[in-house]
Amino acid sequence: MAMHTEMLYEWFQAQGGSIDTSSIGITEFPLYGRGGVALRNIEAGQTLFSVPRELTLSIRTSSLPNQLGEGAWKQFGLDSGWSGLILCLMWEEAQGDASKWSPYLRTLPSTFDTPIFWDEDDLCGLQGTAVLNKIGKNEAERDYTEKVVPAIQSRGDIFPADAVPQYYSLQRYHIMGSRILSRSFHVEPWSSDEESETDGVVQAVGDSAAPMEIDVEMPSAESGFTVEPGEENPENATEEVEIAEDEEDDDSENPADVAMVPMADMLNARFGSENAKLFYEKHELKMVSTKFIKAGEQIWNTYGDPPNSDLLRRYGHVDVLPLSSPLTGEGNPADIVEIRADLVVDVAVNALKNQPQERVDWWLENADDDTFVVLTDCEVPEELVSFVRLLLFPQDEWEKIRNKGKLPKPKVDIALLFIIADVLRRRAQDYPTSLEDDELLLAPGKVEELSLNGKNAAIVRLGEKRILRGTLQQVQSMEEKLRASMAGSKDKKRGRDSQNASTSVRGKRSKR
Ligand SMILES: C[S@@+](CC[C@H](N)C(=O)[O-])C[C@H]1O[C@@H](n2cnc3c(N)ncnc32)[C@H](O)[C@@H]1O
Repeated sequence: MAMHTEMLYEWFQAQGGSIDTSSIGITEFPLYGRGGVALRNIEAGQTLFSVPRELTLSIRTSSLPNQLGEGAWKQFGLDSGWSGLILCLMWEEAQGDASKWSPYLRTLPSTFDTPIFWDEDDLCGLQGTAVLNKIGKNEAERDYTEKVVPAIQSRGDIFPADAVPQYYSLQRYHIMGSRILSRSFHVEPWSSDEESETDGVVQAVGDSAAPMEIDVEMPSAESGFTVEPGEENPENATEEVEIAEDEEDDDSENPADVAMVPMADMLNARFGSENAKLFYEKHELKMVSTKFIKAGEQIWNTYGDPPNSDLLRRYGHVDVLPLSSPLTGEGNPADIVEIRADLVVDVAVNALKNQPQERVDWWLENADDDTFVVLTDCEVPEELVSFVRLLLFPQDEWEKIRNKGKLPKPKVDIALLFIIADVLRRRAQDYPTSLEDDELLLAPGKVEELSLNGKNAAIVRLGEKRILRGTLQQVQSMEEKLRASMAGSKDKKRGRDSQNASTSVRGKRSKR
């Protein structure tokens, strides 16, 4: 491992990469694998290393797409999704030392803790979580069979038959896919045309189609490296590079923007810990410290602080930190629970005097999503309240809403809270174990008996269940308050009115 890292350094610098070896080292961290370490105090705004654009590995820089030809590339469907980039990685690896990226490829892992490699027993532990339906193993295997295999078979000159078992097997396909999933970045091409039309605010090309927002948060520049919106010299203008979202999250992502970035992918990330970030310029990408980093501390990139379900699925690890109110204990503050609209309909159906299908169809057309997302603040999502109201409305109210084309306001009443509490209880039954079971499994003295997969699955489940419990508690306290306001009313009229009492749900729109 150490030898590979040393060779990586040599290769990186020989290829025009530059690294401040007095500031950053690569070392092995017991819980995180290899990672960057500060070798001395580092001020915010310092460039730790720079990667020439031509050293990134993508379908823009690999010569395979040209060799296969643009027509064939499209004909085999390699221009959509990740199959094209995966084939490039396989092909570059098959070239051995003739590939420019050979020393880099040798540093990449070939085993992963991600659920795509889990056996059935381990996968059962993920039942009910936001992981299971998103693993995408079948879709990947379909791409391999329908796109990659025909491309390989069409050109024995580029993909010699005797190299197929070693370099182009389904297993290698999964390994390359996992390398991309856990290590790639979203890197857009530089366009000087666009920046000149933006009032001096530097914008990434195709910004609107980017899978994640590119903000203009920049490191404070205490040591010479200035990155500011309104940069005057486009040669020095800089944009932030996002670690790639997976393909299914955004169909509009251009697969050519997904790139492996040597050296940058050596940095680990942990919720809320980011102290360095990748920015891009015309000719190179720069890893820049975004905070003061003390000598000896780990240099953390950011993976966008996803929930543990996504961390496990994409990277094979989970984050466990102290949680804040209303939750207690430890977990990932970015955790979420997903509640499908069809579960809500199932639960609400007994209370309905109407056939919900027409309203459900209208909702799906007019609202964002068929899934409601609850965060660790345990607030009932406004969209969930709005959806249940829509289902419960008497016919005339429903017709009004439909004619106006506006979603119902997120106001709660006792009947609605009753349904939401039931939804939360039903959702908790989707898991193979109870919250108490998982707390016991993860208790000191017991947790050591779990396999790594078993432990990670239990952490994901427990994080989601704590949110469900916290949200149920919030719903119950809202219900108590509403009942108290009803009981407290003295005159009969006020009592009658409060039967219909309603209150607005506070909080933000939930974000996926
Ligand atoms: C971009 S790579 C970082 C370099 C990696 N540690 C290595 O040895 O090559 C991402 C991988 O690092 C590990 N990793 C990153 N952040 C971690 C964390 N907070 N906890 C545990 N493992 C982490 C995971 O295995 C993840 O798939």
